[in-house]
Amino acid sequence: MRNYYWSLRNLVLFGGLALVAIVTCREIASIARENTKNVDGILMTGRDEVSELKKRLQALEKKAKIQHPAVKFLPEGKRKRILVTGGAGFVGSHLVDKLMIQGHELIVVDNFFTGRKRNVEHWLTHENFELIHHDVVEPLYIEVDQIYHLACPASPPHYMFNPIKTIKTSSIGTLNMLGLAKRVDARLLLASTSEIYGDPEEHPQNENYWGHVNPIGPRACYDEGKRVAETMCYAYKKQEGVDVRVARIFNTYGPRMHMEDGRVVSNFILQALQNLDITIYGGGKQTRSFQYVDDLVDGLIGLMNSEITSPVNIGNPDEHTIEEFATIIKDMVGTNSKIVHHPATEDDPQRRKPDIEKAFKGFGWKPVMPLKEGM
Ligand SMILES: O=C(O)[C@H]1O[C@H](OP(=O)(O)OP(=O)(O)OC[C@H]2O[C@@H](n3ccc(=O)[nH]c3=O)[C@H](O)[C@@H]2O)[C@H](O)[C@@H](O)[C@@H]1O
Repeated sequence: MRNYYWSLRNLVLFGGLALVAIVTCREIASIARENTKNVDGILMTGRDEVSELKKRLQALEKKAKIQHPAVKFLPEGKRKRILVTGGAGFVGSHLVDKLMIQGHELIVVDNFFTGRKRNVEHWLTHENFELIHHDVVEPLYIEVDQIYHLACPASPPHYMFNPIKTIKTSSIGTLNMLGLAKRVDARLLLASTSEIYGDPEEHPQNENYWGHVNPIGPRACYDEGKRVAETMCYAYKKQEGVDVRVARIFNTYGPRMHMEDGRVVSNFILQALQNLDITIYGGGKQTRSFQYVDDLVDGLIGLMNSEITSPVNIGNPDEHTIEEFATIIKDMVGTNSKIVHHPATEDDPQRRKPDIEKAFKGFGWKPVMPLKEGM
């Protein structure tokens, strides 16, 4: 009897345990099923979100993708490594555009005093392009085949702003670039200026004219700076055999001129657009000959690749008085601006017109953009 009770008790105990085990297992299985469902759900949502993010990223990438202008492919032997100092400036950036499109590798050096990163931003991610924030008054150690040495403020208010710095840029800067040209056996083109003729007593100005410069006047930091830069080019050529080219650049205008450039073209256009007085400094009978920047760039590249080692004028001989020029701009803009006269600036050259026969005979260059079209 006692055994019978034991067996019954054990049976009830084991049965109960089995029942608890079955219920627990079913519970566990149901929780697991529920969890799997949840994990699947989370995974699905996650996947949707990731693919949504991917789509948005692709759309942003598409939007942000910088479209470089098309560049020509040049084989290794023809592709040059070219340094342009002042390459983020007004003239420099147009030169960079042209050389990049031709298929060369460009290194731009600029201290951004008057240059702007935005002038070359369309090249920043291009494999043939490199931008270096550097001041040419410090030496530079790179490997290049050609150097276009343009670095120097060119607008009178800019170069007079810090005359000592202007002198250092033209003298020490040019010395450094000639040193680099000598070390790596590169050809160097100096961007010189019509200002080396000063207030000329010969007209038009031919390259053989020695000029008429006030060595202690307010413009001297630029005029004499560029004159000594030319002198250094020929000293390096004679003593060290450096291959030099010297371009004497006359008045130039075009896109990317700084709004506060201070030169006559941008001043008059801005004044006319805002119906402000058009300010002629002095009597307005002084003359200038204006060339479009694309013409200048063609001239610089033509000279660099020519065999002419002596200085060459690059300018447009289409000469106008400043008064005529004010009227041309006033009429083109159709403004109500009045033409007013301010005192003349000191040592302002009274006549300027390039003789460009040498460039034409030497490498077939002449400007093609008429003034009204360029404006
Ligand atoms: O445009 C250039 O490429 C040249 O400009 C300047 O030479 P500059 O001829 O004195 O340039 P501007 O300041 O544009 O002056 C031209 C004439 O316009 C006059 N001007 C200028 C500005 C103005 O608001 N009103 C005005 O009558 C000046 O007095 C000057 O007679 C630079 O010094 C040169 O290196 C450079 O090559």
